[in-house]
Amino acid sequence: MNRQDKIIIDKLSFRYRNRPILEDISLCWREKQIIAVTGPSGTGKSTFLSLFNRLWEETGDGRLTGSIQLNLGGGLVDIYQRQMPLATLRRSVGMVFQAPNPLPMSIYKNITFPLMLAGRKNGEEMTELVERVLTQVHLFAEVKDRLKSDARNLSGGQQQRLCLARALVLEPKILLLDEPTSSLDQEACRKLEELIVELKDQCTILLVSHYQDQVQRTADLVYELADKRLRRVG
Ligand SMILES: Nc1ncnc2c1ncn2[C@@H]1O[C@H](COP(=O)(O)OP(=O)(O)OP(=O)(O)O)[C@@H](O)[C@H]1O
Repeated sequence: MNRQDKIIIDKLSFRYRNRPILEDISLCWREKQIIAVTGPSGTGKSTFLSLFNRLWEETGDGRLTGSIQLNLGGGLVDIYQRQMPLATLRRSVGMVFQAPNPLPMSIYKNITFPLMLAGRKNGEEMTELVERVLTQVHLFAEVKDRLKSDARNLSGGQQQRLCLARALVLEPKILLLDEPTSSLDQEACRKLEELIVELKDQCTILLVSHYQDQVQRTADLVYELADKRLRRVG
């Protein structure tokens, strides 16, 4: 394995104020696999995910030591180095949350919005990309006649696939999935699981899930987060 094809976590510790959440975690993962994190509620699984796109910096009074190195296209970089632009990081590290969170705009614009933010404005290219990612998440056939309608009118499962498409349109290197199926019914849940497995050809997936059966069906590596440590359990 090439050193560039890895994710390297080195002596990572994290605390909110005086409360340690993660302690001295060192791991090295190959890219393009599904890595699941399970564990009891409140142990820090969502926090762990938020270290990869530095989302915790927006919300909490946290403190991190150690490093996370990712290959964002030009070789391994420490994402906490000072010169790392957050916008670059967040374009390469996509995220889908527990509850679907479509933007209050049309289905089409939900996909093009991140592209516009990234400075891509070519209309024809956009239309092709919209069709491509919606097809990839198996949603295009269901919505192709109403791309201009409000995304919030889609069903929960459709909204979650749309959110996944919105993350995928920027071709992320890493996808963070935080309990992505917990608000879905069984059928929508299985569809999304199949999709997650398909996506590992394209990017590395960090999946937080408390569904043991889901983790068994989808993940290549399984960790349990307990007592501030990640322990490999599968
Ligand atoms: N912004 C924050 N500021 C301070 N403490 C926080 C913040 N976010 C989370 N915490 C605390 O950190 C701990 C870990 O929370 P986190 O949400 O990461 O756990 P989790 O394992 O994902 O939980 P669950 O399975 O219930 O979603 C919790 O005790 C929580 O109260």
